[in-house]
Amino acid sequence: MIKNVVSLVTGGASGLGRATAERLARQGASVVLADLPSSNGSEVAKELGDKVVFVPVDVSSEQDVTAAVQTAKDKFGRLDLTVNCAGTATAVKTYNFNKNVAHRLEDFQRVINVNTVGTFNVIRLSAGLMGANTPNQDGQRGVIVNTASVAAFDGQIGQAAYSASKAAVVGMTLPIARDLSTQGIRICTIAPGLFNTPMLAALPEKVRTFLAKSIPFPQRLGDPSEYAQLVQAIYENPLLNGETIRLDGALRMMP
Ligand SMILES: NC(=O)C1=CN([C@@H]2O[C@H](COP(=O)(O)OP(=O)(O)OC[C@H]3O[C@@H](n4cnc5c(N)ncnc54)[C@H](O)[C@@H]3O)[C@@H](O)[C@H]2O)C=CC1
Ligand SMILES: C[C@H](CCC(=O)O)[C@H]1CC[C@H]2[C@@H]3C(=O)C[C@@H]4C[C@H](O)CC[C@]4(C)[C@H]3CC[C@]12C
Repeated sequence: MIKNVVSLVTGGASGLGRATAERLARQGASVVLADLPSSNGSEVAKELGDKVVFVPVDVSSEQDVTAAVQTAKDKFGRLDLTVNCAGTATAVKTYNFNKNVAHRLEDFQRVINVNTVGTFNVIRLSAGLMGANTPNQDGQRGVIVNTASVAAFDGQIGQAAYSASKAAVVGMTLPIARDLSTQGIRICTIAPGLFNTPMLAALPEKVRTFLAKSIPFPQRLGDPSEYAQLVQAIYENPLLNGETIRLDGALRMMP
């Protein structure tokens, strides 16, 4: 069912987005791979074949995302699937009482701007092009998959900005499913636990091993291909809509 699908994957140059672009391309889908101009998206797109095209995009920019959606239309004629993986994180306490400094407002705003505003920006502009599709026999015109985090539910110390940004993605999922239902566009959110990606590689090996051991089963970091597998399952199951799915091996993060 993925063959011939036209997709847009944000954050496609790395980690979960890259694994998704890889899986889609391997099965014959066309992919607009959107990532920051500073990313290695261009090299990744070349590696994945001639049905993958890189567009330099900051997801929080209306102009950039409009260009990415337009590329899907110009190069591939339509848009069937959008996967929002672009994201950023910060680890800062609300107030550092040792140094007497408050969390910088700019840091909080930056994380919200990329993770929440950026995700919504991509959804709203993708929906416009998907709405022009000819519906399938079920009336479906397109599917959108977002990426939240288990931090939306079990945010840890230092994650006020990140958790708030991801909880907002969870919160927008149902109302958007309702908004877009008239056009037959479905939307779901995946809330990943701990995945072995460059974002997590920033942590020392000892910490990653410790984190992996805190997962009930399986006691290991998720492989990005397992995230991509769920994206495909969401695309292929017409009844999945308006829902957030935890993909975390039953992990509940401690404070
Ligand atoms: N790795 C993990 O364990 C978890 C990851 N997540 C979420 O999954 C998503 C993907 O994360 P990873 O693949 O692990 O991270 P990653 O750091 O490997 O990839 C993120 C990609 O997003 C891109 N990006 C960042 N800001 C952007 C912007 N403004 N516009 C366009 N692209 C931008 C980066 O250039 C990068 O290629 C993120 O939203 C992250 O918050 C959630 C829970 C756990
Ligand atoms: C290693 C990063 C800190 C580098 C720095 O000092 O700036 C971490 C900053 C944010 C972390 C992520 C985060 O808070 C969101 C997820 C929360 C989950 O509970 C764990 C995985 C996270 C992706 C986590 C990974 C480490 C950081 C990127």
